[in-house]
Amino acid sequence: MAPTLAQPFDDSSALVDFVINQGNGVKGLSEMGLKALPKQYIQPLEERMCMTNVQAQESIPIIDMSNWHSPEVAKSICEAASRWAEVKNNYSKDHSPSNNVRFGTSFTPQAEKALEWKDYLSLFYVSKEEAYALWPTICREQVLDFMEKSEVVIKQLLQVLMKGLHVDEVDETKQSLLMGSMRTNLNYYPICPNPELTVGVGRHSDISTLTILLQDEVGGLFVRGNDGDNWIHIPPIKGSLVINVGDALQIISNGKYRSVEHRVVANGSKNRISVPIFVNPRPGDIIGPLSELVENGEKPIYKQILYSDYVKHFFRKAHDGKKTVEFAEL
Ligand SMILES: O=C(O)CCC(=O)C(=O)O
Ligand SMILES: [Fe+2]
Repeated sequence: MAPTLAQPFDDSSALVDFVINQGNGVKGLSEMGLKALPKQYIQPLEERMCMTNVQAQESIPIIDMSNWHSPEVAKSICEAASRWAEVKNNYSKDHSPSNNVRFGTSFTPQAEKALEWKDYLSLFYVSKEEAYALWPTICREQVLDFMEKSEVVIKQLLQVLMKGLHVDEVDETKQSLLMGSMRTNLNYYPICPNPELTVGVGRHSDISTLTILLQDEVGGLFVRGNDGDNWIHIPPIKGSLVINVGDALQIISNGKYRSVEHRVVANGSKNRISVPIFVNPRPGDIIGPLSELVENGEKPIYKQILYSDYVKHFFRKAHDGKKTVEFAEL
């Protein structure tokens, strides 16, 4: 039987008001010491993680990128990620002075049947100048440092991936298309009562070209295995980053590279922090299969679309696995 409704929020609008409007997030709920998960977070059975579908033997490739020295960056970014909570109320949807900085909770609460157990601060980046003008000082330096250090890896990865498509030169236009803007999220998953009834993040693929993700030592991220039915845990490895292919790269590569479906479970005993950098085209870019591929006689399977339209489509609906990319199909 589902647990009974947590007492302070038997009225749904009171919960929405506390978590979303007042900006307390799930952190606020968690710190109240609730004994049971509020019903708004109870996910339908098919969206909860079923441990019988976890492939214990399977793991993802681990690549040694020896010249990336990260332990200190990792430590300071995780610390910054835990401190942003102090300033979050200034950056909720109604209060944020700029669209570049947004505090939020769940994913798209207005479109979701069940909420997700996650708070985040999201920082949009096109230039250092803009970041200095708009980002909160409490985590600005650490996030910029993390992004700057990651940029080396991002450029290398994109270069190799383009070579794999027989695109040998990544000129400025191409580089801007692949990594012209970035978004760094500071994700916080507080301790959850009844974690098995909800999710940290529901099944989705990212809409980036690549996502570079730093996670703390708690764990809980799963990716869908190649057989389609099973989920593989991505164990935290000290000094490592998780790299995901996102939908934009799937579209640009005309389906050669495939975005990875992933999800995060909630945790009943530990708070978790993760820091993804979503490497994106710019909102005003038109994305579609690269002209080099089409000129080689390949049939395009995706249309040319405005990246900001793709982003809007993603955020208009609840998480729904790999469905988002169908929006770009021809
Ligand atoms: O927390 C994680 O490990 C992943 C988060 C995620 O998938 C996202 O923010 O898109
Ligand atoms: Fe993601």
